[in-house]
Amino acid sequence: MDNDDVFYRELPKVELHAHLNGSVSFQTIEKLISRKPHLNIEHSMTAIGKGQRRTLDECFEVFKVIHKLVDTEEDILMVATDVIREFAADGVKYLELRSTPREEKDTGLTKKNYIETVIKAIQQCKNEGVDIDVRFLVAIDRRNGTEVAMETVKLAEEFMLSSDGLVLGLDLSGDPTVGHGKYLLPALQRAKNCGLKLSLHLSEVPSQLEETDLLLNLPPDRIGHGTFLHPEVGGSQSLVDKVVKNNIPLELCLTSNVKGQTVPCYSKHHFNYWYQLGHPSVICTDDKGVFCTDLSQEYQLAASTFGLSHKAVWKLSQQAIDCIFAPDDVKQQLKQKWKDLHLQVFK
Ligand SMILES: CC(C)=CCNc1ncnc2c1ncn2[C@@H]1O[C@H](COP(=O)(O)O)[C@@H](O)[C@H]1O
Ligand SMILES: [Zn+2]
Repeated sequence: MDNDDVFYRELPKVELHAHLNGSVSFQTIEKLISRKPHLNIEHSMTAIGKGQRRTLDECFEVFKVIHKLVDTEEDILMVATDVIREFAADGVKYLELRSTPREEKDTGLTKKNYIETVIKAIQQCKNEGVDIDVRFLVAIDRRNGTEVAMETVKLAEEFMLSSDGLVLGLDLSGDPTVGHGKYLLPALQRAKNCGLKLSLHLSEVPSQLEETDLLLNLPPDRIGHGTFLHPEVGGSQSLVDKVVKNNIPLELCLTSNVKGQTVPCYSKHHFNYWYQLGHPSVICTDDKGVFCTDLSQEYQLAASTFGLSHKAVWKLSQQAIDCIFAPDDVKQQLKQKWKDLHLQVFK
């Protein structure tokens, strides 16, 4: 590692947009494959390597393969503890992990077990003293429609009340070309009313203007991607105005968007648009396993592409603290941590 690599690794970081099953590392995939050799899955089917690009459809096929490998409580526990330890090793001090609770008839896995197991993994890492504060967002896969969305919200509500602050909110994700947000509005509204925080994938593809406009009225607490919000890429000034007026932070995932081809290259990433506006934008990984990246690398890419100094990068990671869903006392603790680490990082 050269000095620059060391800076990014040591930089304390906040990760707010990480899908559990998209974050599974090469090493963990190998362990899963050896548990299930009969599936004949090769590692090339679960990750998109350096320089490779895929269509969105192909990317979503990858998740199906990973879901086959991760279908028992035991798998989820291993995957979640590994992912948490890896983020910690990468210098992430606060992580909001998101995942879609799945029922697997063959193994007896229920959605409730699924969430319980992720919580168990978080607690296990805490007990081991892993230096990271982890929270959980329950995800709705948009393809599953109204009823499943409502059922998911009710589950998330239960866990919000019983998980000692570990379950904080809800994510809306899944293939953006499938389904329409209008059918999910009642569930999202209910979630909001009961105090669950909302992070919604919005405008990930160009055809979602109407849906985005509708869902922005909630308003969500954070936006995932927002790739096609601004007028220069076919969005509109009124969408931008809504985001700015409500001060809704964006979660931006450079490599994910480039490899998924919703953004043509790093230098055309919408990070620049929002950064120039001074709008709260948080660099995230999305799916560090699938896209073969980590958060240090994403910060480094943003900095080298858009000419950010180390000081500016520090400010960016520090400002992410204000965008977390955990309460104010956690924000204060993190800000203290950043202060304590400043000297070490800028030695
Ligand atoms: C295809 C592509 C470029 C991916 C990046 N953009 C994404 N957009 C929408 N939903 C996503 C994305 N990445 C992961 N997800 C969601 O996260 C799931 C995998 O994590 P999990 O099983 O929820 O733990 C996927 O099935 C999908 O529902
Ligand atoms: Zn995502």
